[in-house]
Amino acid sequence: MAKHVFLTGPPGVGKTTLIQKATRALKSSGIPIDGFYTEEVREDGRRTGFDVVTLSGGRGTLSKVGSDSTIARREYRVGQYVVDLVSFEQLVLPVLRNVNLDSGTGKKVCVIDEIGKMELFSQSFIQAVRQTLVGSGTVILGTIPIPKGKPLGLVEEIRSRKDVKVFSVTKENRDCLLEDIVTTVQNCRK
Ligand SMILES: Nc1ncnc2c1ncn2[C@@H]1O[C@H](COP(=O)(O)OP(=O)(O)OP(=O)(O)O)[C@@H](O)[C@H]1O
Repeated sequence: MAKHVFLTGPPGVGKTTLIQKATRALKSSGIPIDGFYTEEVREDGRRTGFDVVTLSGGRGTLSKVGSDSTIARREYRVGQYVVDLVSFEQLVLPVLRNVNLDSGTGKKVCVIDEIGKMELFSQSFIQAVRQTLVGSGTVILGTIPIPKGKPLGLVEEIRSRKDVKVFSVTKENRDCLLEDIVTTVQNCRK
């Protein structure tokens, strides 16, 4: 029996869009849901970084292109992007902490979009996700990248868990998966 649901698939295939649709459907059926999405930031048509956006409307930087002097830890780099761990953790860790608090309303759903290279620089994030995975009060609805290059520890762990249902999103199936995803999340709460 699945306890958590993850979507995987190539970049740009529509994982975030599907998670947003599922979030709306789950919310409208009264299910408590929180978490965050990762969103591209574009300036003059060019991608300049990624923001994290919480379901409750908070926004912070995940990464920015180049060598922004306001980002102290230069070593956290993925390609041309420098990860702002301070900003990421400030926004995301309280959300994960809060979602794991028992509010007596039954299992909550926590959107974690995504668990990728950039996010995995944060040991506190890894710890918080692990805690949520093994805990019994929260269902994760998350995204993980398809395996490529060096294995990403936590992502491999998630894939190998027996209590995780992974949906592989493709251009061909992305318009047919919503109902199945929503039903699986609802069943995870039982
Ligand atoms: N079902 C769909 N039909 C048409 N366009 C779609 C569909 N789903 C997503 N898109 C478009 O594809 C683009 C990428 O979508 P989205 O951000 O959801 O993908 P993603 O898999 O989350 O990407 P990334 O891996 O970069 O986070 C967006 O412009 C979105 O509007």
